[in-house]
Amino acid sequence: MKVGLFFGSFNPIHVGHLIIANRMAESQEVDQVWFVVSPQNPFKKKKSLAHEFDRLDMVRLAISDNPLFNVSDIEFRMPRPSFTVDTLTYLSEKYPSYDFKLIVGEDNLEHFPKWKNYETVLDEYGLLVYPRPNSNASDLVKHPNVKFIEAPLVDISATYIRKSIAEGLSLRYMVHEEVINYIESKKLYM
Ligand SMILES: Nc1ncnc2c1ncn2[C@@H]1O[C@H](COP(=O)(O)OP(=O)(O)OP(=O)(O)O)[C@@H](O)[C@H]1O
Ligand SMILES: O=C(O)c1ccc[n+]([C@@H]2O[C@H](COP(=O)([O-])O)[C@@H](O)[C@H]2O)c1
Repeated sequence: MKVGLFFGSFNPIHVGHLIIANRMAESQEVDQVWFVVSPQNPFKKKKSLAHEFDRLDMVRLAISDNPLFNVSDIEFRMPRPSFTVDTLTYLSEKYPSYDFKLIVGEDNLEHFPKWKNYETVLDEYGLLVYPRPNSNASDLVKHPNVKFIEAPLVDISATYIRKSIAEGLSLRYMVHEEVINYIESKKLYM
């Protein structure tokens, strides 16, 4: 089985993530998409990061009606910060018959050569890249294991969602309704 691993902080999960995952799942590249919630991105500050269990619960709520989507909390039980290559190694050993690929937004390409053992990630797994507005050019676009997926640009980020909450704006249509209810009931990002 071909599995697209969608790593992210998902702080919180938004419609951009869901559109990307859906495009990937209906492409010939993968049979399923697994959302891997990262407790701590090595490059990001912890400021305004919701608790990992809340981020995991929100992903669960947002994807529950899609049989091609799955969620993983594997990085909760691994050393911090969350280095993707280590998780890939663990998952490949646990599921030897699965073919894993990484799903990333185009913005991640620019800094990808700074990731731990990025060449291993590229050579052994490969990247499926979803176009993202305002991404900077990267030489990696020419790499044979980097494949761009034809898809619409979605100009929504978790940063924008958090900013909207702080400004008292509605999240309607940008975030799954059950996730909106979760954020409100737990008073996240306020
Ligand atoms: N609108 C989008 N278009 C393309 N890729 C996206 C989009 N939103 C998120 N991604 C990708 O999804 C993955 C997880 O992203 P993440 O959870 O950090 O969301 P984010 O919206 O970028 O968050 P933040 O604004 O807090 O940095 C990354 O690979 C990121 O590039
Ligand atoms: O492995 C690395 O060196 C590495 C460096 C930066 C980011 N990552 C991972 O990339 C994923 C995307 O991060 P984020 O916070 O933009 O959603 C997340 O799972 C991070 O742990 C991984």
